[in-house]
Amino acid sequence: MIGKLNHVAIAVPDLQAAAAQYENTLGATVRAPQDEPDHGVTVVFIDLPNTKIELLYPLGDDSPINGFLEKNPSGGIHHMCFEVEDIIAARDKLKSEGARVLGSGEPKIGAHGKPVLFLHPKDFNGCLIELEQV
Ligand SMILES: C[C@@H](C(=O)O)C(=O)SCCNC(=O)CCNC(=O)[C@H](O)C(C)(C)COP(=O)(O)OP(=O)(O)OC[C@H]1O[C@@H](n2cnc3c(N)ncnc32)[C@H](O)[C@@H]1OP(=O)(O)O
Ligand SMILES: [Co+2]
Repeated sequence: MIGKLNHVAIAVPDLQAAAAQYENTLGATVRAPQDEPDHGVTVVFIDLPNTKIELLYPLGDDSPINGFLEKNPSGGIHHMCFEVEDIIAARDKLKSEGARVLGSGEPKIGAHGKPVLFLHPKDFNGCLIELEQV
């Protein structure tokens, strides 16, 4: 069901510093910051040859990453995003097997303009999973 690794997301305490580090120290191709108000985050995408890194910084008071950054003040790997062909079919299969789909359960439009859903980290070995329909 899951396909390519679309991105690995890292929550960071200083978005500008993290983006500069990937660009200057690690020599990566870093895109401009992008506000995602529907998701409560500002993102910076970094293009790698085989996948992307998504730097995450809270946007607004009720950002879903506030708690994570409180627990991990120097930042940390926040989620992995896998591509799926049919996000509704994927959601229904996962729900029927007992996995918790976060939020309303309806896909939201993600940072690439495509539908996304999140799965509870406690149901996947402590790893928050994002699914993106491609
Ligand atoms: C723009 C878009 C895109 O790419 O297109 C994005 O990625 S938006 C990316 C941001 N959006 C999201 O993350 C949306 C989905 N996330 C959520 O609904 C939430 O963040 C939850 C995953 C439910 C966590 O909620 P909350 O921060 O309130 O924490 P909580 O206290 O309820 O956490 C319950 C337990 O899960 C753990 N926990 C929390 N966040 C975690 C994470 N990212 N990875 C692994 N474990 C995590 C906590 O440490 C705690 O464990 P213990 O009890 O053992 O201490
Ligand atoms: Co993401």
